Amino acid sequence: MEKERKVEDLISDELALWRILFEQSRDGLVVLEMDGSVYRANQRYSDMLGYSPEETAKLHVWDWDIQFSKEEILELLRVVDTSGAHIETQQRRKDGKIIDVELSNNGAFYKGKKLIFCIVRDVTERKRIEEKIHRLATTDGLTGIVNRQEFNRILEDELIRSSRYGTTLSLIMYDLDHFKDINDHFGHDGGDRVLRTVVGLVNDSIRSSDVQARWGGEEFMVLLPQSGLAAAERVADKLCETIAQHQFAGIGAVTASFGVVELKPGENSDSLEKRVDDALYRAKARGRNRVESDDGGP
Ligand SMILES: Nc1nc2c(ncn2[C@@H]2O[C@H](COP(=O)(O)OP(=O)(O)OP(=O)(O)O)[C@@H](O)[C@H]2O)c(=O)[nH]1
Repeated sequence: MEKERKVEDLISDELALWRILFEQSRDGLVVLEMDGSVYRANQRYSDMLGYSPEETAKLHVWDWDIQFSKEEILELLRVVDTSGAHIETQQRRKDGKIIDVELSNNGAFYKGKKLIFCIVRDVTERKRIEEKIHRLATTDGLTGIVNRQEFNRILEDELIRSSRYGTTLSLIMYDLDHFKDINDHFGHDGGDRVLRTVVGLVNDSIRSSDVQARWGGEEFMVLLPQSGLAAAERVADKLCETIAQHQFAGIGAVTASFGVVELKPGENSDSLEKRVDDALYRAKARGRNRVESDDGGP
């Protein structure tokens, strides 16, 4: 009798321990049936989804998961085994809000049937911060376009693509004319307004596959994937004209000078950037408000 009592105490202690672990976990814990219904969920999981525990108990995975179809979810449940699976997905809360989650799933046999044990971590806030850091690291704060570092990364990717598929690309570099005078006459804020407006005018004139970047100060690059020199010259001519014809509020007319080059076979980014810079320098030397190109010849 005494021995039986001890065993019962031990079992009830053990149960209490697991209950604490289940209910007080900072992660959502949900146990699923193979048909996608909820076998058990802890309070934290219900809170994450914004349902009451009673409501959560009546849900199926496809009521909250927005990344996978019902068929895909049933297949995922089928293939999860004891070695586990980690996935990132998104879930819809009762109030419609979408949250990012990391899932750690394990299949195990319990009372003669397979159940899926899931640990669910809400990573929405972490993702938001990561995206903000990425945005700050890759874009120019004044104009919102990509910065020099990110542009160089994109250019390297495009050079690889060009050599792999045998396609060409062109580069336009432009620089506002006598920008120092604009700052001197209209203040730094006036200059900043001009920079933002010019970037907007250029963005409105190029394709969504083209990439405009702030190279530094009042210098900008435009990358035109899969475009040859003739097409890039036409774009630069149009941009030159568009800027020159625009009336900048409270400032008047502003012009820019342009350099244009097309990639030579086997050329690297340093050489391409040097050639476009030289072409821009020629446009400045030959009177500004004009386009000069380098056809890649000797
Ligand atoms: N408002 C503003 N001015 C900037 C910014 N970055 C650089 N500048 C200014 O841009 C001006 C560039 O002057 P310069 O390099 O002499 O060139 P420029 O006056 O445009 O003359 P050219 O290029 O030869 O036509 C400097 O006065 C810089 O202070 C910026 O973010 N905002």
